Amino acid sequence: MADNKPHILVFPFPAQGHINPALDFSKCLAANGLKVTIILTTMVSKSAQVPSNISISVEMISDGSEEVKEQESIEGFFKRFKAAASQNLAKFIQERRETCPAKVLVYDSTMPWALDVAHQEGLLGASFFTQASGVCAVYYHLYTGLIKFPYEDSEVMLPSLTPLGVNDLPCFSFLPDSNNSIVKQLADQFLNLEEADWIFINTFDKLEYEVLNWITSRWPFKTVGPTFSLTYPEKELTNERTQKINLFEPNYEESMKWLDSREIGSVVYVSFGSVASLKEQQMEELAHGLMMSNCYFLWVVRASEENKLPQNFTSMASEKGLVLNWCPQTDVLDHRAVACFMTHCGWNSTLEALSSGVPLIAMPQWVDQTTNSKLIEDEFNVGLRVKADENGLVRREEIEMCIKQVIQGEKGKKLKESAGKWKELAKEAVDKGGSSATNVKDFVSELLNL
Ligand SMILES: O=c1ccn([C@@H]2O[C@H](COP(=O)(O)OP(=O)(O)O[C@H]3O[C@H](CO)[C@@H](O)[C@H](O)[C@H]3O)[C@@H](O)[C@H]2O)c(=O)[nH]1
Repeated sequence: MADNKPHILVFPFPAQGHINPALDFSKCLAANGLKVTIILTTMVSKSAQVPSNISISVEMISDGSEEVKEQESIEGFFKRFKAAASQNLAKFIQERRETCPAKVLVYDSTMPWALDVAHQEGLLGASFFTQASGVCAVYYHLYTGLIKFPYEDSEVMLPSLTPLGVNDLPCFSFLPDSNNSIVKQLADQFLNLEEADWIFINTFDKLEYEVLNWITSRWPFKTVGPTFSLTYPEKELTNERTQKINLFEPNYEESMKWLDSREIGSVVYVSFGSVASLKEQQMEELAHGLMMSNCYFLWVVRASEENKLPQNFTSMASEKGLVLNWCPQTDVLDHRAVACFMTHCGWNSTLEALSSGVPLIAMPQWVDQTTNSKLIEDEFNVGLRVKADENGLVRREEIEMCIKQVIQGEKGKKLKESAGKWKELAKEAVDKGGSSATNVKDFVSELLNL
């Protein structure tokens, strides 16, 4: 009967923070009776480790990266990526028209041109947003020109959002000018959104209640998050939940063994996700701050960042800390030894921490992370944001103080309580009858009846 299942193509932007929620959403769709194919592009073909035993297919199309011989500008990258990937996406759909036709393309909202390809090829299109609704609302105001980058006011009041200071708005300060292609790329998520047949977002209703009300009064956004904990209806698929398409090799054994030997609530987990790159001096301050806190720590430092660690740090810190290149983050956050998460505030990391009831120390780096850190501190009340000095450096004393406050202080107890509340509400959203679970179910029913 498998051949009769409606076939859905899922096309994430090829980066870990976009692939993870797209894969989780895909697994849930497959578990609900759809045939799902994820399409990756060749820029991740060397690093992507695709599990063999999952119920979805994973295919690769060219994004032209094989032809790139010289360093590209960001603008050049987006241009080349769009030109090659849109052409090859169309070809991919055409080639399967006879044997395995697809009905819908779920595409990452940062690639609005994929909707045009879907419609041209006779498919329906669903935009999939991987960032917070609050951040999407800010991007919309950048799109309409209500706010401009570089930001002109010290504080902005936007509909349904708490007042945002310059440091709370999405950060592009590493960019040379206001016409930068990353700002444009993010604002352009709204370019043809009106034409999308569905719009999904990886958040949940109670977490961002007001801004979701505002957004849904304009577009039919459906919450489907936290995607990684979406409930599967079929028991035999529960093993699949932990399967990921990793672009980095996680060290499962070592991280779990090390955490197992630590006491309950004694470890700071530190990670800055798959893209952020700290300056060497910042790495040094962080290394010292962790040591000064005297707490145990598990610090993920990607292989490409390792050379910024102070000399001999790993061996010097071995009594207190474990430094790994990548870990199974959701398992780590669920471990009883983990007391708090020092994070760059990527949206997946934020949702994963909330779902595990773990308080946060927010150390945002760029794009949405600054706004997420504002939400974490002032809206969700689950964390503290570190303060940087006048040179933008977060000093070791500040890091030490924040860790101590969250792990030992009264403030920490309140944050933990609040995180526990979000854990319950996140679970409620994805459990049977919950808002996110219902939105997924309704989507599947629509497709089964097409
Ligand atoms: O050792 C690690 C570290 C991370 N992760 C996973 O990697 C993902 C990281 O995602 P995220 O926290 O969102 O960070 P980025 O990788 O930085 O994600 C990019 O994409 C996100 C979604 O659009 C944005 O919110 C971020 O700012 C952007 O940098 C999460 O699912 C983590 O569980 C691991 O499995 N092991």
